[in-house]
Amino acid sequence: FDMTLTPLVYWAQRHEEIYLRVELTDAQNIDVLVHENVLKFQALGRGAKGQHNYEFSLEFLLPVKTEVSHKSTQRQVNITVRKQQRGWWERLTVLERKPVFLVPDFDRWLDESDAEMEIQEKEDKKNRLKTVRHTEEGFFSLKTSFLLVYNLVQFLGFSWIFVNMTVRLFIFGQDSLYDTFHTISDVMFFCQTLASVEVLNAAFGVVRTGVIPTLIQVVGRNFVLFIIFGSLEEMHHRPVVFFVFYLWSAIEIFRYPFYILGCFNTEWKTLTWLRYSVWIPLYPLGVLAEAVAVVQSIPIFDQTKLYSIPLPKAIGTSINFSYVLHVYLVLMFLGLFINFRHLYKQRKRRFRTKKRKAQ
Ligand SMILES: CCCCCCCCCCCCC[C@@H](O)CC(=O)SCCNC(=O)CCNC(=O)[C@H](O)C(C)(C)COP(=O)(O)OP(=O)(O)OC[C@H]1O[C@@H](n2cnc3c(N)ncnc32)[C@H](O)[C@@H]1OP(=O)(O)O
Repeated sequence: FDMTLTPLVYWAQRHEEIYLRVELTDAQNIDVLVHENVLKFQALGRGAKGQHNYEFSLEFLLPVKTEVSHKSTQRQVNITVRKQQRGWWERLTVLERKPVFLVPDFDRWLDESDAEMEIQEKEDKKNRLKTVRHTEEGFFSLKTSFLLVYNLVQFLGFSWIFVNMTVRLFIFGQDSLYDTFHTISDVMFFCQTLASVEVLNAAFGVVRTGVIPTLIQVVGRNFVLFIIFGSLEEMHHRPVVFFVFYLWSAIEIFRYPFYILGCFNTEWKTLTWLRYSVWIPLYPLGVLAEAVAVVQSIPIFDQTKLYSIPLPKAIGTSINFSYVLHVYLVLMFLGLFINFRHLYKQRKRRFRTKKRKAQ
């Protein structure tokens, strides 16, 4: 026969809610209803008297909302009832005498002032989270604006260089190879000096890239630009300047617009492909052109003794800068190897993620 029993019910309150915990294991067919401030509960489960139908009802001290939420776990049924008006109740039920099956839930029990403190803490936590979010948003928009301006300036600079050199090549033919330095160097000095920012960006984590590849790139180019071309007038009219500048700018007219789109979280597939593919022929050619410039400059440094370190008279000679250049030539190919590997990894990472996203 089917006997209905009363389960053990634990309770606790907050200013806005009542929590009831019904001690029933594996409860099924749970029915919880609130009507005119009376909660009626019914379920089949394992309680103090074994597997049975259990039920109880409670008439609350003050008005409550009719929507009631409950959640059953393997060990109990948790019920939350919302008070009609925010406040602290002196007891749970209308009847002064507490029902025997109802006991305080000391796991959740708080007195009024502790409950106030709990609200305050929740409020503080919410405010702290809001402040952190605002600070982060501010930082990110500042970072994006900075990168946007930087990439835009570099894109304009290198585009000007590339277009100017191409137009001059078409108009003046071979002759244009001999005066590249005079027509282009100011803008190239500006762009390459500004490119030092990229080392700082990598070092301070502004962009997700390694410091060493960026340092090799920036130091490598600036060495050729400032030391080899900048300080030797004899190099200014050599065609090698054209090849070095043309190869440098040919990659940057794809790289910087790719970063600009990245600032808007967008991409254009063709541009992404060009950014991660054009370096494959350009990088070795660029290093080769730079190496030719260094080799051409060696006899000039030897002749002019520029940057040579004089030794004491007893030894009677000086250390020529060309020794440094010989070491630099070796470093160049080491740098080429490191950066080629880095760019290959970046390419693989980019296309692998893209493929995965597309699946
Ligand atoms: C220790 C010093 C020793 C010095 C020894 C000297 C040795 C000399 C060696 C000489 C070798 C240099 C030769 C060179 O000058 C020749 C040429 O340049 S020839 C022309 C061809 N060149 C190229 O193709 C290279 C172009 N340069 C580059 O690609 C970069 O400078 C490089 C550092 C090499 C690689 O770039 P990076 O690591 O940044 O790769 P990613 O573009 O994939 O970027 C990674 C993520 O960061 C985001 N990012 C990077 N920069 C920006 C930015 N400015 N704005 C916004 N976002 C940026 C990018 O979007 C990627 O993000 P995500 O992963 O989320 O997509």
